[in-house]
Amino acid sequence: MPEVTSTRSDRLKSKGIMFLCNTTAIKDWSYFLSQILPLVNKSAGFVHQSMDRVEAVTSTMVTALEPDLSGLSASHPPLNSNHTSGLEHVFQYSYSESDLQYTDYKTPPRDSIPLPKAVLYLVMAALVVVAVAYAIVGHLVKDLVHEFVVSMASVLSQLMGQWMDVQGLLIFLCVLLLVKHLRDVLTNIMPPGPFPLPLIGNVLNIGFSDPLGSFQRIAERYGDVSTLYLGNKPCILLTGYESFKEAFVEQADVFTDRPYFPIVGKLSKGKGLIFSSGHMWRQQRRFALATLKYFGVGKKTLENSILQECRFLCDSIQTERGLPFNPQHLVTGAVANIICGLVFGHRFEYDDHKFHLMQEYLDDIFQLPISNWGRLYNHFPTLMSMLPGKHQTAFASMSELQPFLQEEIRKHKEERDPSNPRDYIDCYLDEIEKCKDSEAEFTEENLIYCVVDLFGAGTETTSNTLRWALLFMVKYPEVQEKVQSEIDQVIGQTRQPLMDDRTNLPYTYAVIHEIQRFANIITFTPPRMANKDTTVGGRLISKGVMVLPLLKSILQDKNEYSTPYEFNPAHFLDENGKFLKKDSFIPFSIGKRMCPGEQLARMELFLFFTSLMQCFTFQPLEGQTLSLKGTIGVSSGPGPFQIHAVPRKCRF
Ligand code: HEM
Repeated sequence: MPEVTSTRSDRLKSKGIMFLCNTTAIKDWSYFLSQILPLVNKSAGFVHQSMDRVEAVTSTMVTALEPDLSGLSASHPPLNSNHTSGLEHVFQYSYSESDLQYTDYKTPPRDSIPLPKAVLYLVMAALVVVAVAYAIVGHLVKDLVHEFVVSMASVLSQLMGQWMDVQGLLIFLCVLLLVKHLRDVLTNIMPPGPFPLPLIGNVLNIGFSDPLGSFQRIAERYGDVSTLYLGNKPCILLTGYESFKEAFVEQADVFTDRPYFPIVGKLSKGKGLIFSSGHMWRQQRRFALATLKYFGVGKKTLENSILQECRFLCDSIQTERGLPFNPQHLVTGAVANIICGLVFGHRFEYDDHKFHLMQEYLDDIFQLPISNWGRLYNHFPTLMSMLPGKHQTAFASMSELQPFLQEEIRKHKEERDPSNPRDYIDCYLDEIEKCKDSEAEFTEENLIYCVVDLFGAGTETTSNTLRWALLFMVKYPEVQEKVQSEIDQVIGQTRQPLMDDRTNLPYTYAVIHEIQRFANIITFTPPRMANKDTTVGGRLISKGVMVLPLLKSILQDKNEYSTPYEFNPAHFLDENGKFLKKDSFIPFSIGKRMCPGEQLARMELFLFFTSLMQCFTFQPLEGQTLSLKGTIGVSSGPGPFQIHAVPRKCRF
C-alpha cells in the first residue's frame, strides 16, 4: 500500500497536483468547485476549460484512490453529494506554475492622474527666458516681467492646484538652473577665467564703470588666453602680441571666420566684408584688395586725390578765421570724400545734404553692434524686433541708405565703360558679369553691403584718429612745435607734403605712430572664431567658441613701451632720433583678416596730418581743459571739442 500510494502520489505530482485527503473530501471538493467556479470565473472567460480540467483531475483521483474507499466507508458516514461536510477535512496541495489557470489575469490599473507635462515644460522654459530677460534688461522690462510673473503665478497655481505651490516651483527651477550651470562650467575644458554666475556670466567681473580696465585686469590675472562668460556663453579673451601672432598669423586659416550675430544677420544678412565668413568672404576680400590696389593705394594717383582733399580741408578751416570751431564735421567730410572718390568716383561738398545724411545713417548702423541695444538684440532678437529703441533707428537707417546706394549703382550701370572702370562700383559690376562662381556672391545686393562696410570701416577710424591728433597737439604744444619746425625745415611753406617726405620727417612720423598708439581707437577687433579645436599659448580653444581679441592691450604693453600710459613720441625714436619701427605696433591687426585699408589709412594720416600742421597752429580756448576720455564705439574718438586753428604762412 505505501508503495502504491507513493506511485500514485508521484503520478499526481507529475500532473502538478498532489492531494493528501480522503475520497469523500475530494468528491465534496469536486462538487464545490463545480458550483462556485462558474460564478467566480465568469468574467475571465475560461470557466469551461477549468471545470473540465478540475473534474478530470478529480475523477482520476477518485479512481486512483478506489481501493481505499471500502476500508474507509465503515468508519465514515455515507457520502452525500449534496453535502458539504467534505470541506471540514483538511487538505493540502502543491502546484506547478505552468499549470495555473490564472497567470494571464492582471489586476486592472488604477485610474492614473494625468500630469500636464508639456504645459509644465513650457512654463518652465518661459520662466527661464523671463529670468534671463529680467537679469539683463533690468528696469526696461521690470514692470513687464512683474506683471508677467503675477499672471504666471495665478496661471501656475490654477494649473498646479494643491499639487505644488509656485514658490516651490521657482526654488526648484533655480536649483535646477544652478545644477545645470555648475555642470556646464565644470565639465567645459576651457582656459582659466573668473567664475561665472548663472545667466549673467561674468558681467559683474567686467563691471560698468571701467569695462576696458576690467578686461585688462582679467588678462593680467589669468594670462593671455582666458575664458569669460558673456551671459551663459563662454568666449575666449585673447591678449598680448605673442598670442595674436600664434593665433592669427601662425594659424591664419583656423582663425579667419567671424561668429554669427543676429544683429549682423539683420543688418547685412552676413554679407559684405567685415562680418562675412568662409568662401564668400575670401572672394569679396580678394576683390576689394585688388581693386584698392588698381586705384592706386600706395601709388601717386591716389596720393594726388588725397592732396587735393587736403587743400579743400585746409581752405574750409581757413574760413573759420582762427575762431573756436569743432573740427569733427570738416575732418569727417574730408576722410569720407576719399572713400567716395574710390567707390563712387566723385567727392561731395562738405555741406552737401545727401552727404550728411549718408554719414548719419552710417553712424547709426556702425554704432549699433557694440551698443547696449545691439547686445540686447543679439540676446533676444524676436522680442527686440517688436520693441522700439536705437536698434530700430539703425534698421531704418539701413533701409534709407540702400536706395541712395542703389541710385549710385543705377547711374554707374548707365554710364560705365567696361573697358575703362572708373571706381569700385564699375569694377564690381564688371565682376558680377564675369564671375561664374555663384558661391562668391558677386551680386548687386552684396555690392551694397561691401560699400557700406568700406565707408563704415574707412571713415570713422581715420577721422577719429585725426581728431585725436588735433587734440593731442593742443594738449602737448611742445610736440606740435617740434613737428612744425621739422616740416618747415624739410618741406617748407611753398609746397604740399608728399609721401616721399616720410623718411626725412622721422619725428613727425614717430608722432603719427604715437597718436595711433595712445589714441588706441579700436579696443577689440571684431570677434573671430576657430574653425577647429586648437591651442594658443598651450590652452585649448574649441571650435566655434567666440574669440575676443583685445587689441588695446598690445598697444599699451609695458614691455614694449617705456611709458605706456603717456603720450610720448620717443616710443618710436631710437637714440639717434631716427624712426624706430616696432613689430608689435599693430593698430590694423595682423593675419588674413587684418585691415585691408591699412595702406590707404597710413597715406591719409600722413598727408592730412602734415598738411594741417604745415598750415595751422591748433590752440585751446582760453581757460579750457580738454578731456582725453574717449567715446565708446566701434572705434573710439574724442568727445566733441572746440579749438582755434591759427593760420601759418602757407603759400600754395
Ligand atoms: C586709422 C584707420 C584704420 C584703422 C585703425 C583700422 C583698423 C582695422 C582693424 C583693427 C580691423 C579688424 C581686423 C581684424 O579683424 O583683425 C579692420 C578691419 C577692416 N578695415 Fe580697417 N582700419 C582703418 C582704416 C580703414 C580704411 C581706410 C578702410 C577702407 C578701405 C578700412 C577697411 C576695413 C575693412 C573692410 C575691414 C574688415 C576686413 C575683414 O574683416 O576682412 N579700414 N580695420
